Amino acid sequence: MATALSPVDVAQRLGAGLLSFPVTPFAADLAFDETQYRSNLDWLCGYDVAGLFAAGGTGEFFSLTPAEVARVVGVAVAETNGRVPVLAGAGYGTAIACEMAQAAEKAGADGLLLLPPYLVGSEQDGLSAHIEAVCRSTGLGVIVYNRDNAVIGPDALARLCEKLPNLVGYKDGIGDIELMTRVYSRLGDRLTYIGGLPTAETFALPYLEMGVTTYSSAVFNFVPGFALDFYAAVRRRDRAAVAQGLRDFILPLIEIRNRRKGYAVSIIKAGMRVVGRDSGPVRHPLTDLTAAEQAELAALVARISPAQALAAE
Ligand SMILES: O=C([O-])C(=O)C[C@H](O)[C@@H](O)C(=O)[O-]
Repeated sequence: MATALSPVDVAQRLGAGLLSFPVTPFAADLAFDETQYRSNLDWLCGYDVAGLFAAGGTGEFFSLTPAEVARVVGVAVAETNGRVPVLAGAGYGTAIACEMAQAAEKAGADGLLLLPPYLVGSEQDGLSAHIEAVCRSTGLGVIVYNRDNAVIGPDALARLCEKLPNLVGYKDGIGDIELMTRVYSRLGDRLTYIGGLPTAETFALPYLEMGVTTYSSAVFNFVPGFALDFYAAVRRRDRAAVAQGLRDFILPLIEIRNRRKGYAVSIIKAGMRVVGRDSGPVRHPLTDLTAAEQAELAALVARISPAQALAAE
């Protein structure tokens, strides 16, 4: 977007709307398909979202090289052209994450999503030092993604927030209600909170009650109208509409997603094929849905009707 928005402005803006996590399209030979990516982003920019996270988890960050991440982010900045703030994935070890942060800043991103360090578990002081180094390497706002091997607790997070003004967000992919409650009680409005469990719609309404005002919607990739209607229902605390969206679409989708490891991402790429936006296969070690599973997904999408799936433009 390359605006003069401060890290805090970006974070506040993110907290006030739904967040898009676009898939990264690949050609049959698994090379990045820039043309399809641009087309997808241009289409999604017609919908009202608060931020677009290029090369996030759904964007197969883990299978991209650092050079590819920089390219994907640069393309996202160019294609969105100020229509929506662009946040970039960064991660792996501290040195690589700092390089990625700097590359994203150079590419014109508006902020960063710091994914967990590669593979190792860590104690709070080590994880804090990692987060601090990344924050200090960039002027961009940083959202820390708590997930798997990287869980920063309220005490360490509070210490980091005191010294790092550009630590602006906390994305939760853990689903520990006590932890989330402790973090929000401790830090309140100091941070923007993002729900980031797989298929985040599932948890959106209860999370709202814990101070988590937004979430990363992977299904927004292929049913953007449904995703925005669902988000609006969550924000107005319309329990009946949320329950219907869960019953009609999200919970049956999760049933397919749960069949094989890695399907949280694969099912989104299958969804792209269903709506005529084929964004290619997933990269290994992920595997694509079978033809039969994709047909099940297509039936689900048909059930919420094209109007409901794609409306709200
Ligand atoms: O980095 C990411 O792609 C995610 O945060 C994961 C998804 O967007 C997740 O929230 C989901 O599946 O809805």
